[in-house]
Amino acid sequence: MIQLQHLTKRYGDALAVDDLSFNIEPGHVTGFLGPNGSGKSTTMRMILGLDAPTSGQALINGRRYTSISKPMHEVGALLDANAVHGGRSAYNHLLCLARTNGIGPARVAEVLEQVGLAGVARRRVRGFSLGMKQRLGIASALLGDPDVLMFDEPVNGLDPDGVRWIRDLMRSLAAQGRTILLSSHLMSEMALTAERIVIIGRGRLIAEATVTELTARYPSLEDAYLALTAGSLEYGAAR
Ligand SMILES: Nc1ncnc2c1ncn2[C@@H]1O[C@H](COP(=O)(O)OP(=O)(O)OP(=O)(O)O)[C@@H](O)[C@H]1O
Repeated sequence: MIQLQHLTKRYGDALAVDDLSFNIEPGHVTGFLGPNGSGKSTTMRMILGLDAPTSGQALINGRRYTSISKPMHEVGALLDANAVHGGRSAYNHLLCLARTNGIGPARVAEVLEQVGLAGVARRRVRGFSLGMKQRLGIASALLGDPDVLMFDEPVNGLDPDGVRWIRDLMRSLAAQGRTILLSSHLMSEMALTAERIVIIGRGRLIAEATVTELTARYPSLEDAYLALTAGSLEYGAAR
């Protein structure tokens, strides 16, 4: 489970995350939605200890990320598929990560197989397409077989087969009782993948509901999202 308790992040005068409190429960895919700049990535970075909260806290299974000794066994995340060393092979990239958490090469081979990159495991990441890098990022999140998984825009750059694969993967990981937090701007895909939705705007909680509840009140998840975030858009093109 992920618990946010009055989580707040200020950058200078700007409040990127403003007093967020909610729980992400195991056994579901929870979609994390919000307009550009609403604070989703900042929230995920704070959950992962990559950014320190200004106040409040984020807990993973009751503990702060920084107090977990082998974090890859508790939480896995894909935040930025391009954040990889291009000169390394996919296999070596994963092996380096695995070693930091006492994970052996057999598990590296297993996750490469799981994400469909076994055939290119010895190729340098620099030559990978965005979709291949997304798959590699997902492999690194899965390495420690964690209960809690977070994915920031994982379907970017994936072909239709990859999009379907991600959807099935997310749902099967949740069905195994894991906690899955998934951010995406693709509403139709989110409606097919997630059961629960958290919407934020300007760093604040706007709505927490199931997809079923939202689509009962609005014609579609996209309509629900657009109506609920209408007052929270920071960057909207003129129409
Ligand atoms: N390191 C930083 N320094 C200053 N401001 C930052 C920093 N990181 C994020 N911000 C600001 O915090 C706000 C929230 O950004 P964040 O990237 O978390 O939003 P997001 O919801 O993930 O957006 P997107 O959907 O565009 O990816 C933005 O206004 C952004 O400019």
